[in-house]
Amino acid sequence: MSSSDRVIIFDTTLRDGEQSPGASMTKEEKLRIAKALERMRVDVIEAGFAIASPGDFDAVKSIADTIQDSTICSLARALDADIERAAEALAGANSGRIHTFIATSPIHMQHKLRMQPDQVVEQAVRAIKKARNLCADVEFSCEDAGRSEIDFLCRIVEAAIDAGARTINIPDTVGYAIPHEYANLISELINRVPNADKAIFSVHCHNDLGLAVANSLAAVVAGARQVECTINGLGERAGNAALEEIVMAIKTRQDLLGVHTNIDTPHILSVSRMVSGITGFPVQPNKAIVGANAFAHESGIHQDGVLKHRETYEIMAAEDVGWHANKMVMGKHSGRSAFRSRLLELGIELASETELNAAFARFKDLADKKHEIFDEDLQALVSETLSEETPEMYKLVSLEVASKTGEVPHAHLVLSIDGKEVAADEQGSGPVDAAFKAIEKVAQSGATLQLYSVNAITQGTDSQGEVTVRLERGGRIVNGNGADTDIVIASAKAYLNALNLMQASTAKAHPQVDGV
Ligand SMILES: CC(=O)SCCNC(=O)CCNC(=O)[C@H](O)C(C)(C)COP(=O)(O)OP(=O)(O)OC[C@H]1O[C@@H](n2cnc3c(N)ncnc32)[C@H](O)[C@@H]1OP(=O)(O)O
Ligand SMILES: CC(C)C(=O)C(=O)O
Ligand SMILES: [Mg+2]
Repeated sequence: MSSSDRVIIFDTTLRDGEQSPGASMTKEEKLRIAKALERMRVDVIEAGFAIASPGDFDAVKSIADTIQDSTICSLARALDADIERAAEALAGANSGRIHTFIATSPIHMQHKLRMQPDQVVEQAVRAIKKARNLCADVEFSCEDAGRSEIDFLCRIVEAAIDAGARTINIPDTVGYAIPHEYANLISELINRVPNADKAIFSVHCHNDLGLAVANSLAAVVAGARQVECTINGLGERAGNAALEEIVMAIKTRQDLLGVHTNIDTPHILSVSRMVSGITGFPVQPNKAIVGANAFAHESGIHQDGVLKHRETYEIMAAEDVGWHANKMVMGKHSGRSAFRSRLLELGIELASETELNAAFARFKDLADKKHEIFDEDLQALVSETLSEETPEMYKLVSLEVASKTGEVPHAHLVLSIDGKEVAADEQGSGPVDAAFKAIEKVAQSGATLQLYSVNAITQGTDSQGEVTVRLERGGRIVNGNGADTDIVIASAKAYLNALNLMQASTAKAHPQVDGV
């Protein structure tokens, strides 16, 4: 591909991104992000607005002094003081750019700048010439271009190029444009401005209508060759076009768009996480490319399809943007294919289809109670299935516990012992103690409790509790396990599992430790 097919990626996370209320970053944090952007091969990093504050000046300066491979840019109003401050901050840059701007829409010129259009053109030209005297690389933006009149835009863009701007940015500052309208604006400018071939046309879209990425891509089709964007779509109000979405759309739909970028895409996820961590702006799970669910599949039909041929439900490879692999989320919509495949990955091979079906049925029961089933849940669940081979003399029919501040906990339990149902009530120092006493009241095993341990198998309050109960009788020790989202039930299951193991081993006159 020729260089005219390359789209320059201009990242403004550190300038427009930082304009998100609450996203201010320290100099050190900005420098960390700039280094990550450089590693990802971002072409231009807008490091800040040097005149905004001494801190912003220092940040732009330290990034300009450090980064070697990306062009470092500072924003400046069309004012001498802003341009001088930007040039000062960029003095140490290997490749620096001054980005100067002035608003061109009637509403901004009249109400904000309080200037006539002729004055705006004159001020823009003056600023660009001043910037060109201090820096070879000058970008000019027509702020609020999306709401500007086309004839006036053509006039100011031509004057800006004549004055020495080599990048002309046409921002949709307030996110008002619709893709085909914005594409027409870009192609009309490229066709009508006589010296358009001396500049690269750039776009900078805001997401007020959720169209920032769509508008940017439409502009690329119309001939724009620089896209201004931010990591995670951070930015003023609803944000800017998300870098990761622009880059991956260009890469994935190269067949249609016919352009490419220089971005080393496997860095995308780590940079996204870094920006989210530093700003404290979380990434929503369903966010394209970098959201936790972007490459996750929970539905059985999708999981089955992906396991057979990844492209059935994936248009990009997870690894291409930095994920280790796609993720099969085990949950209530999952099917046997994904269940079997995940067990095999965990090194668990069930002996028969019957065992698999039994484990799968338990899995579906658990999935109805719990949003996501983790690997540890599966391991516990399968070990329950396997230990089902132990003949079960004692079975839990029901358990009810009452626990209230200032009252003694109470358990009402119904057990099936060799098929016969027996009920018992007991009190205890806690609900688990009451449940164990109720079990012993009917089982009368004579065993003593040697160990009781509870583990939350996974994180979250909806996690399964896995309980181990160790019982000893006549020198024989058994470990019973039970898992449930209710830890009192898990405890009773573990106690009964231990009793059943004890019973089975007594029957075989087995002298050793049984159980897991
Ligand atoms: C679309 C964008 O994202 S533009 C960038 C927005 N980012 C920021 O504003 C963040 C950094 N800004 C700041 O720190 C401050 O606003 C500063 C330091 C730049 C200026 O602060 P102040 O001098 O106190 O001015 P204040 O912010 O109140 O008003 C802006 C002034 O700049 C003028 N102005 C706005 N844009 C431009 C421009 N491109 N060129 C020249 N003047 C401009 C306004 O008309 C206004 O002038 P006035 O005070 O004579 O009415
Ligand atoms: C300064 C310019 C490029 C801007 O951020 C905008 O118009 O949104
Ligand atoms: Mg902006």
